[in-house]
Amino acid sequence: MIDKLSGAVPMALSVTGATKHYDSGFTLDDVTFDLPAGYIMGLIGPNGAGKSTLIKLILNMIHRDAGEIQVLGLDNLADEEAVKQQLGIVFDSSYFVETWNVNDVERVMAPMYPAWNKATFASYLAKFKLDRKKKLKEFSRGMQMKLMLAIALSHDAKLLILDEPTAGLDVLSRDELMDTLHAYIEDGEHAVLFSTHITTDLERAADFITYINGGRLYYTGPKDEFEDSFRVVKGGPDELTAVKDIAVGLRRYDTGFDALVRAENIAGLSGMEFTLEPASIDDIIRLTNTGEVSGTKEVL
Ligand SMILES: Nc1ncnc2c1ncn2[C@@H]1O[C@H](COP(=O)(O)OP(=O)(O)OP(=O)(O)O)[C@@H](O)[C@H]1O
Repeated sequence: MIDKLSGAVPMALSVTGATKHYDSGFTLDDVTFDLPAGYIMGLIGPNGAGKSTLIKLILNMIHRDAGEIQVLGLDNLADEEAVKQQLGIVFDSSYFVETWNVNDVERVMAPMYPAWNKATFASYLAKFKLDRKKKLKEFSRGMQMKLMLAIALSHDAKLLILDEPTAGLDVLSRDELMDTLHAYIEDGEHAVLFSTHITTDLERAADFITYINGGRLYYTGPKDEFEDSFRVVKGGPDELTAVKDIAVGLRRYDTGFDALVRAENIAGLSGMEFTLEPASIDDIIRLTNTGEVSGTKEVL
């Protein structure tokens, strides 16, 4: 909802300078981004980039070394209890005792949320075709994810955070999930942050993208601008020299190369015999992770 006095869209999530060092040597380094209410943001990056670490920091599941995180204007540490009421959380696997059935889950979860709505929960169980009496160990991975989603949507959470929710889902369930997320943000008061490796989900659902690479923020902003910022340049081995200096990502083959080039630098290639193609999200992730170009860790 737009603030009528200021005209500003309220922030569902503001992450400023979030930093976490692990003893393993990995550092999530100074990550900053905003997610306005009414939008869906995809959190992307290769394996080990720091996506789950960032989500755990937002949920205050791990101690942060620096930075500030606000959920709907509330500090996620100082106002932790209030923040938890506003958050709906879906992980890639269930965190419940596997001998429980859905009724047991509701009995445990409902008292944790003053805004728990039995009727809403019942309607999601029906929508997702989840049998209340079945033990969770008899649920498939997709059914467990849907149960967590039903819980997350039944206590009036304003910000939904999903860690790889579509990983174990078939194409029908993925579509159903994306439709559910769209319906959830439609009133402009809710927002979704979801991490994924499945870029078709992003193409379909995400308004914004935050791309983390090696623990550092590479891009945050509108999805369309992300793709429009780059082009893929293809050429033969002899043409590589002309492209190398402006490439922000590069993959070589025996027969030539694919280079990722910022759109504003394309003019420098005019008059040469290259193939220029639009860059997809997959192209950008693939080509910024070959380790061939030193500039791949720059923030746009
Ligand atoms: N508790 C921990 N202690 C030490 N290192 C950790 C810990 N948890 C994660 N790491 C390391 O931090 C890095 C980032 O891990 P993280 O799980 O955040 O990545 P991710 O982007 O979610 O990866 P994936 O796509 O594979 O799920 C990895 O190198 C991982 O090994």
